[in-house]
Amino acid sequence: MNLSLARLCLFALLILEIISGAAIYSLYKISSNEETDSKADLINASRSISVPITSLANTLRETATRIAQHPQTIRALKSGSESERIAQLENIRTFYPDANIQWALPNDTTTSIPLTPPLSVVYSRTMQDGRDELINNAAPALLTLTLAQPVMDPVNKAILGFVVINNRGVELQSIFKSLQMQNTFVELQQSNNNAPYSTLMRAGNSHLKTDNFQELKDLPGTAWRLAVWHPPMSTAKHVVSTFQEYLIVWLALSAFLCATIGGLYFFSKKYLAHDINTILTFFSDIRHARLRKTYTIKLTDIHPNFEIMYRLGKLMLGKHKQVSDFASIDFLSQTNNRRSFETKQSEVFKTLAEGWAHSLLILDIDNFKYVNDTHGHDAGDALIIQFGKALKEHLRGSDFIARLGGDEFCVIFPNTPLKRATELAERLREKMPSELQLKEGVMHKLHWSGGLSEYRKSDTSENMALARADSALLEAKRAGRNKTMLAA
Ligand SMILES: Nc1nc2c(ncn2[C@@H]2O[C@H](COP(=O)(O)OP(=O)(O)OP(=O)(O)O)[C@@H](O)[C@H]2O)c(=O)[nH]1
Repeated sequence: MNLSLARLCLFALLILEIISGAAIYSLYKISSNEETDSKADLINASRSISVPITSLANTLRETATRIAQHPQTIRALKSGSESERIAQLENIRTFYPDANIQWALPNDTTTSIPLTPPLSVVYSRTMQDGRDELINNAAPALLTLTLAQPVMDPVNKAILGFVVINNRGVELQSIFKSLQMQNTFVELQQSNNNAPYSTLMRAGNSHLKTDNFQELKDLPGTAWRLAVWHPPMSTAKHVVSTFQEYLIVWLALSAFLCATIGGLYFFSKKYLAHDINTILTFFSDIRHARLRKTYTIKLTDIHPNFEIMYRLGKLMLGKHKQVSDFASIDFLSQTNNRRSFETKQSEVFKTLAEGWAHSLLILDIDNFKYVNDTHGHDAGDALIIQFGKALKEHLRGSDFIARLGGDEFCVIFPNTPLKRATELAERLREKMPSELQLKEGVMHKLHWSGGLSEYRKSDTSENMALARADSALLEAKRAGRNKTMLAA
C-alpha cells in the first residue's frame, strides 16, 4: 500500500470513528434527557404532595392524641355509658368543629377500622354524612384520611377504646390535581393493611398508564405512596439500556482510536515524511557516489543513527573515489574514465612517430545544466548514462569512448585520419537517438555539440589535439549548438 493510500485509509477511519462516537454520544444524550424529564416530574410531584400530606397527618395525630389523653375522654369511655360518650363527643366537636370524630370500643366488631395501636393511618370510611363511603380503585378520587388513637386507662394501662378522626383532605386533592406532568403519570395510593392498595388520586398524562407501574415512591410517615408511570422506552433508550456496557467500551475505544490515528497522522506528516524523504535522498546520493553538505533530520531518535550513516557514507565515498581513480571505467556512463583516456591518448600519441594517424571527437550535451535544474540531478545522471550507452551502441568496437567529466565525452578514433573521422562523426549524429527518457513521463530532446581534431606529429604535448577539439567544440556551441565543428 502506498503512503497516500494508507493516509487516506487512516483519514477515513478517523472520520468513521468521529461519526460513530458522535452517534453514541447522541444516543446517551437523548436517553438521559428523557430520564431527566420524567425524574423532574416525579420530584416535582412528590415535593408538592409530601409536605401537605405530612402536615395534615401531623395535625390529625396531635388532635387525636390530645383528645385521647383528656381526662373527660378517659372518664366517658371508662364509665361504659353511651350517653356519656355521646356527650363527650359533642363536647369535643365544639373545640374541633372541622374534625370528624367518633369513638370505637375495643370489642366493637362493626367497624372495619383496624384499631391497632398506637396510631395508624388507614383506609377507612368517613363519618361525615353518617354513611359509609368506601373508597376503592373504581371509586372517584376522594381522599379520606383516618387516624385511630387508643384511649388508655392511666391506672391499669388497659385500652378503653379509640378516638377515630377523619379528614377529607380537600386541600390535598386540589394540589394533586394541579400538578403539571407531561412525561409522567402518578397515582396516590393508600395502604389498606393486607388488602390491595387503593387509588386515592391521579395526576399527569393518563395515556402513559399501563397495567404495571414502573416506580414506587413511599411518602414517609403516611400510609400512602406514589405509583409512577414513565413514557415507554424510546429506541434510543432501549439501545442504550440493552448495549450500555458495549457502547461505553466502543465510545472509549473510539476516543482512543481517534486520538491515536490523529496523533499518527500528525506525527507522520510533521516528522516521518520529511525524515523518510531525507533518508531516501541520502541513499540515492550514496548510490550516485555523491554527498551533500547537510541533511536535515527532524526526529531526534533517528538523528544519531543518521549521523553515523552519514559518516560511514562519507568514508565509503572516499574509498569509492580512490578505487574508481585506479579503475578505468567511469561508474556512471560505464565508458572509460578520464584516467584511462589519458593512458590511451599517450599510447596513440606515441605511435604518431611511426606514421599512424589518429583522430578524436569531443562531445558535450547541450543545455545539460537545464536538465539538472528542471528535472533534478537524477534525471541529469540518467541522461549521462543513456548518452554513454548510445555512444557505445553507435560507434565501432575499436573506437575508444571516455567520459572526461560532467556531460563531456571524448572518442578517440584510433588509426583514423581526420577525413574518415569526420564521416564517422556525421554518421554518429545521424544515428544517435533524437530523444531520451529521463524518468517516467519525462522525455528529453537530445542535442549535443562536437569538436573534431587530429593528433599531429608536430604536437609538442599529448593534450594539444584535445585542446584543438575543445576549441572546435566551443565554436560549435557559439554557432548555436547541436553541430560538430572541425578544429582549425
Ligand atoms: N547530473 C549530473 N550533473 C553533473 C555531473 N557532473 C557535472 N554536472 C553538472 O553538469 C552541468 C554542466 O553544465 P555545462 O556543460 O557547463 O552547461 P550546459 O547546460 O550543458 O550548457 P552548454 O554546455 O553550454 O550547452 C553543471 O551544472 C554541473 O553541475 C554529474 O555527474 N551528474
